[in-house]
Amino acid sequence: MSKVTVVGAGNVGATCANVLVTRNVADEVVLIDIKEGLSEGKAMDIMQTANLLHVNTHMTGVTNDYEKTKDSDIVVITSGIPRKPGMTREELIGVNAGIVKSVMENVLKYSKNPIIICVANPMDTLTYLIHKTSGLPKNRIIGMGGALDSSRFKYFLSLALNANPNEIEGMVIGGHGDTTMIPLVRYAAYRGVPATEFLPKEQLEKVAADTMVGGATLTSLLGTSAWMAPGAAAAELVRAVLHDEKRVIPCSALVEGEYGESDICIGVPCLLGRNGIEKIVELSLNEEEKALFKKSAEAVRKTNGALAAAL
Ligand SMILES: NC(=O)C1=CN([C@@H]2O[C@H](COP(=O)(O)OP(=O)(O)OC[C@H]3O[C@@H](n4cnc5c(N)ncnc54)[C@H](O)[C@@H]3O)[C@@H](O)[C@H]2O)C=CC1
Ligand SMILES: O=C([O-])CC(=O)C(=O)O
Repeated sequence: MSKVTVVGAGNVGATCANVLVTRNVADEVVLIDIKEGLSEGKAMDIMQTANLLHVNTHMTGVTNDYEKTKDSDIVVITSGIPRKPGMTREELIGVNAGIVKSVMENVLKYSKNPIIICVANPMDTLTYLIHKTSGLPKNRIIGMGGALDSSRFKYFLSLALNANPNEIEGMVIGGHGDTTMIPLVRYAAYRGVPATEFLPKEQLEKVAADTMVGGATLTSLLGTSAWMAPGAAAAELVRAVLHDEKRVIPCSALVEGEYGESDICIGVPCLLGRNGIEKIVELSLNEEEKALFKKSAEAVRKTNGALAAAL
């Protein structure tokens, strides 16, 4: 029996839970929030799709009762405020660091060795906070950013190529920030053929730029940050781990020398399986990509430096 807890029943948490349930990813899903009745309502609404969508997963919603999350295999942390138009993700640290820290304390009272997937922003820094405070081994702490950013990259590439996003390969590494993420244009491909064969440099640069501000663009359109693709991306990580898929997906991971960095969590390609991050895959980067990665790491490190004041 597999059990997944999703903390935060807002836009991203409820969407993630909905994908987990309606795609039968786990046997049991628990949705938990501090807002009285919210998780119960969302769980009831989702479970009322069960016979329409042929669902086998069982889902419950609870208000702040962590005992119900007991023995979770995976805990997805979406509790935290989202940004509003004009804000950066980094500005959320003051509120969200405290939320994530207290949520983790509650989670660990009832689940001894869960795999954590951190979604709340600023995600790389909050993933690092979990490393610093939880005592969990590094392979069990995963930050969700690159899965989403890569999906957006493939979407923008599909528009430029007038192609199906499912036939496109593409990966975004680095920090999950408007200026820190690194769409790896050189590695992008359509049906195995490098995208550079199909699109001129300027168009590829625009695809990369649109990807980087993908979250900000949606925030200004929606008035709050996105949730459909973020919820699906978090569920995708759950599936890769729970089903031991051994897929390489970029995630925020604690680096210890990989890509020339240490003591930060940052987006790198990760082999995901039942033990969480089973390996960090080191791609060979050219000088320009290495410089971008270094700059990205410096920015993430700077946000990490604001953690102490935020707690
Ligand atoms: N890493 C990524 O790629 C993405 C990250 N995000 C981040 O995810 C977070 C959630 O975004 P949304 O769902 O849109 O926000 P939301 O406001 O719709 O939902 C957040 C939920 O967290 C709950 N919450 C707050 N404190 C809590 C606590 N101590 N315990 C349990 N629940 C608590 C709130 O009651 C609310 O229901 C934000 O920080 C956002 O920036 C959003 C999209 C993508
Ligand atoms: O843009 C935001 O603040 C939420 C997020 O991380 C994303 O959608 O990429």
